[in-house]
Amino acid sequence: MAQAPVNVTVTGAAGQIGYALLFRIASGQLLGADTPVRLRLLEIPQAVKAAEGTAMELSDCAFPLLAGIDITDNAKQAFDGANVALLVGARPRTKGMERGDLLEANGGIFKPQGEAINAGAADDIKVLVVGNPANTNALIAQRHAPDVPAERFTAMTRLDQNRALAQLSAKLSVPVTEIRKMTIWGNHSATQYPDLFHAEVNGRTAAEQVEREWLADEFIPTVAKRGAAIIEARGASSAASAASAAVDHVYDWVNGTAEGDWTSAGVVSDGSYGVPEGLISSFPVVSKNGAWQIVQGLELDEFSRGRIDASVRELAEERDAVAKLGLI
Ligand SMILES: NC(=O)c1ccc[n+]([C@@H]2O[C@H](COP(=O)([O-])OP(=O)(O)OC[C@H]3O[C@@H](n4cnc5c(N)ncnc54)[C@H](O)[C@@H]3O)[C@@H](O)[C@H]2O)c1
Ligand SMILES: O=C(O)C[C@H](O)C(=O)O
Repeated sequence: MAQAPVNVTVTGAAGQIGYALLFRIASGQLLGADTPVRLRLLEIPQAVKAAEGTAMELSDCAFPLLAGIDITDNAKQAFDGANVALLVGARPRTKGMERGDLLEANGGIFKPQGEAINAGAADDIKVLVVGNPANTNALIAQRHAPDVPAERFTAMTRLDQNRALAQLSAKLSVPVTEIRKMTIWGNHSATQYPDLFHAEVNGRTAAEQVEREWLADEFIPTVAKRGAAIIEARGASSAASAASAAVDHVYDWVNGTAEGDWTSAGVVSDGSYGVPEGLISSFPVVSKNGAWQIVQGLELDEFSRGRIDASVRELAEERDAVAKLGLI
């Protein structure tokens, strides 16, 4: 019997990430080459027409796996029966802003969306928040979906991980495929900590293979500030690379991470590595049977500890700020 289509809801479907993402989902790259998808596109009323235009193009691709497209400005309809939800719709920052500056502007979007997910999503719903500030927006949505297991809400730090892979691959002149166990810890912000002490290149620790100055003064700031560098260069925030990272995140979540490797994702902390329980923070994770597990038992030296603590402090401040705004 042919497999029933998986319902994939994408918010902000008419935006720039949406445009880069939808065609990859419809082509089978999000879930796998044998899985049909039904797209549910959520937009604000003013952008529904533009989403309809994108849907026309999606139809015109005649993707064999695309079982249908629904477009709505109603969150309840968009998430009804959703198996996978990609929460992209939110305002991007512009030059000179930090992602945290978007808390007030965007936080309000995620409360009703969390409620709508709680009300109608499928039992196996998996949520990835891309809209910034992603970790705290994921926290807001999660807090408003009390009937959904908290671990189904995740925030995207896969783009940071991919950026870290690209920087290290260029530095060591090795293909990205020879790098394993790249971790991003903390917030998807300038305080994030891309960790080379647990990453491996050809089976040896990456940190041993680069100068300490490069690691501290070039690698970490380049990865952490890459979003701002893209905005500076492109005049708009990253879109195709963000869409690609979202595809990577969901693909691994659904299909499992490779044996002997791990990936990074913002997941609800269970207190691991001293990150306060409940915060949505990036950790090294593996996916097994459709569920993320935080990799345990990594030793953290003082350098790593200090950087993780700084990013986690920022997450706690963001949580307190949205609590003050009445969003959680
Ligand atoms: N986590 C990451 O790594 C990462 C990477 C890149 C961008 N982002 C973030 O993703 C978000 C989207 O970026 P973009 O470049 O596509 O922006 P964009 O402005 O091009 O598109 C955003 C879209 O969201 C829609 N939208 C706004 N409010 C909505 C709501 N309540 N429901 C549904 N749709 C809504 C808008 O109408 C617009 O079409 C931004 O917040 C950006 O900062 C995150
Ligand atoms: O940096 C931004 O504001 C957009 C996005 O989060 C990115 O990392 O590219």
